[in-house]
Amino acid sequence: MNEMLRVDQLQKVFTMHQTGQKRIVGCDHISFSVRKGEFLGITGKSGAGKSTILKCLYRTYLPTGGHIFYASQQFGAIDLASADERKIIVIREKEISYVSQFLNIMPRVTALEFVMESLLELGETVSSAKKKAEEMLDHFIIPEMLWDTFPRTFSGGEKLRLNLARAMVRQSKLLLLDEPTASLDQASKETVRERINELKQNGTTMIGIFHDLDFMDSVVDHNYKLESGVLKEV
Ligand SMILES: Nc1ncnc2c1ncn2[C@@H]1O[C@H](COP(=O)(O)OP(=O)(O)OP(=O)(O)O)[C@@H](O)[C@H]1O
Repeated sequence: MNEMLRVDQLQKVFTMHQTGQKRIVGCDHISFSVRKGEFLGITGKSGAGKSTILKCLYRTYLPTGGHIFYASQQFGAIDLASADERKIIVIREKEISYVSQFLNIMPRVTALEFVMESLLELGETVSSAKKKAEEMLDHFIIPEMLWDTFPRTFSGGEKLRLNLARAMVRQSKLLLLDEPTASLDQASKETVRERINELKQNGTTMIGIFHDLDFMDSVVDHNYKLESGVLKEV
């Protein structure tokens, strides 16, 4: 079967302590599975809970219910919903990458260093990491004059492309993409599509959230829609 990930009755409820313990349901009763090398796309209205699902998989959010069974290379079968934080940190360093729409800016880290870090974490040499990072920045059309500058001042599209370069420069086991084409022009979208196809050919499993349905249809194997809290294959 070669199952990479199986999500079973995932739930995330936010408790708002400032407003009398008010509860907001991010997602509930979410179940699906993905096989190795497959790309699963998720669409749905704004606020439906798509990013919450992805953040639970990456454990930015700690789920309040359910299981996320993941076939880890380091640890074997593991439930990401309850795994201890140290294992999650290792899995993030070595196996699972996440592209958000927003750049997590590190002070005094240049664009080139930001992408190189992703490879250095995997144990690559500095010279090999530098070469691959430069190729990836070039692939995502980030002008060379920006490579040694700090990304704080980058445009929205440049920040997203830099995030993509950092996550896609490595061959992750699982790649999570939160609207990877938002704010990108057609030429940049093409570079994302090319890299997705390369990663897929080499066995990376992917889960992506999309508002751009044409783009999604061109890259995914399965298309799920999150509607009224229910996730269904289309
Ligand atoms: N950290 C949080 N604290 C409280 N509520 C949250 C938090 N994160 C998300 N929510 C709520 O959970 C619900 C789902 O949000 P989520 O961001 O997952 O939606 P989405 O489908 O990704 O939307 P969009 O397409 O606009 O990005 C929303 O009602 C949102 O307000």
